[in-house]
Amino acid sequence: MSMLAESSLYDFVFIYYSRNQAYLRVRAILHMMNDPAQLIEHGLGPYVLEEYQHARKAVGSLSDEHPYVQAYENPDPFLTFFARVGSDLPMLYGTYLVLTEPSSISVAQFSIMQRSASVLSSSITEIISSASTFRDRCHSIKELYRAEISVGVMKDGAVAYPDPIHEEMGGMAIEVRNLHFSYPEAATTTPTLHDINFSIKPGQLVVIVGANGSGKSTILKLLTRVYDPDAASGPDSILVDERPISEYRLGDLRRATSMLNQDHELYPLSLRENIGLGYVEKHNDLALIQRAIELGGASHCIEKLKDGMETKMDEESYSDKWDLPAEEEHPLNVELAGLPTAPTLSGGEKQRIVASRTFMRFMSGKTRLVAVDEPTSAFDAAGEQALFDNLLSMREGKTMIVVTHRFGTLTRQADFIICMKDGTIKERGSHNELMKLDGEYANLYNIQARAFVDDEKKER
Ligand SMILES: Nc1ncnc2c1ncn2[C@@H]1O[C@H](COP(=O)(O)OP(=O)(O)OP(=O)(O)O)[C@@H](O)[C@H]1O
Repeated sequence: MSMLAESSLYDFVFIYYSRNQAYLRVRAILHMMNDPAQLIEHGLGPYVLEEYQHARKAVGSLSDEHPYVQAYENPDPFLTFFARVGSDLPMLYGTYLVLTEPSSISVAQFSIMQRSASVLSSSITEIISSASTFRDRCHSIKELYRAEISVGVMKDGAVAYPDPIHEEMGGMAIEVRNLHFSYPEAATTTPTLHDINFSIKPGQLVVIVGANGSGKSTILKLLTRVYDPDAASGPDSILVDERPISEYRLGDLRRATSMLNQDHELYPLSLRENIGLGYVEKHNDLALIQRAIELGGASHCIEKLKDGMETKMDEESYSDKWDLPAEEEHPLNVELAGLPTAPTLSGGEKQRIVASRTFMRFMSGKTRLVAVDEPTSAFDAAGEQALFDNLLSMREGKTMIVVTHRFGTLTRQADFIICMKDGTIKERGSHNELMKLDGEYANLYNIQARAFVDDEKKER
C-alpha cells in the first residue's frame, strides 16, 4: 500500500469510527465486556449481550476491529501475491500472444480477456477478504467457547428468589456456618477465610471492620455469590432465607442484590446510561435517573457539564491520537480537533455517579440485600455523610452490610459489627459492647480517634 493510500484509508476508518454512532456503540459495549466480573456482579450480562446484538446489527457486516488495526491490517502476504499475480496472469498471457503471434488474437478477444481479468481480480479480492472474515469468526467462536466453559464453573440453581414466604420479610436473611474459602488463584497456603460463623436477620444493618487484607471484601463476594465457598465448607455454609445460596437461580439473586464497591470505573456511555444501568428496564426514565442522581450526590458535577447527563464518557474513541500525521492542517487532525472530548471527572465525582447507579437499582423495588464496600474513599466528609444518610433512609425492606475503615455514624447505628483479623472473626457485637471488650475493635477505633485529636491539636 502506498503512503498516500494508507493515509487515506486511515482517514476513512477514523472518520467513520468517530462519526458513526452505531460503530461507537459497538466499541463501547465491547469495552464493557472487557470486565465480565463487573457485569456479573451487577447482573448486567443479559442487557449488555442484547445491546451488543442491536449495535452490531446496526453496523452491518463491517469489522468492529480497532480502526488502527483495520487501517494497517494486511492480508496474508501469500494471498496478496497470489491475488496480484493471479489476476494479472490472463493479461500477461494475452500480451505474450500479441507479441509473439500477433495473428492468433483479435482486438475483441483481447477486450474480453481484459474484462475477465478484472472480474477474476475482484473475485480473488473477495475470497481474500472472506478468508479474513472467516478467521475473525473462528476467533469469536473460540472466545465464546471459552466463555461457555467459565460459565459452567459456577452451577446455577433452580429455585426462584425470593420465595413468596420470605418476600414479605423486609430483607434477606443470611446465615453463615463454618465457612472456609481460598481464592482459586491465591499464591498463599493459608486460607483467605476460615471458620466464619454469623447470622443476619432480615433488615439488619451490619458493619464489617478490620485491617487491610483481613477478608472483609471477600465475605461480601461470597454472600453475593461472586465466588463459592471451598468444598470443605459443605453445601450449607451460606444460607439465604433458610436455603443454601447455591439452590437459587443466580439471575434472581443478582437482581435482589445491590453492590456498591470501591470500583468507580464508568462505562464509555452517556452519564444517563451509566446511571440508568442500575435499573435497565427503566434506563430511559429521566425522572427516575434524576432522583438517583440527587440521592447519589452527583447533581452538582453533572449540572456543570455542557451536555449534562447526556455527556459521553467514551474516552477511548477520542483519545487514540498516536501515530497521526505531523501537519496540524492534515484533514485527520482537523477532524480530531472538532470531536467532543470526554470530561475529566475526579475520583470522587465518578464515585458519586456509581453511587447514583446503585440508587437507581433501589428504584426497581427488588433489592433485598445491599452490599457496600468502601464506596466513599474519594468523597469529601460532607459527601460521605450525605451518601450514608441517603443509603440508610432507603433501608426499609433491605438487609445492609457495609465494609468500612471509618468509625462513626454507621458503626454506632449498626445492629452489630463484625471485626475481622487474618481471615477470621475476631470480635462481634455493638459499638458499645466492643468498646467495653477493649480488644481489636477498640484498638482500631482508638487509633482513628487519636488521629482526630492530634489533628485538632495541630490546628490550634
Ligand atoms: N482475586 C484474588 N485472588 C487472590 N487473592 C485475593 C484476591 N482478592 C483478594 N485476595 C487476597 O485475599 C485476602 C483478603 O482480601 P480482601 O480484599 O477480602 O481483604 P479486605 O479486608 O477487604 O482488605 P482491604 O481493607 O484492604 O480492602 C488478601 O490477602 C488479598 O490479597
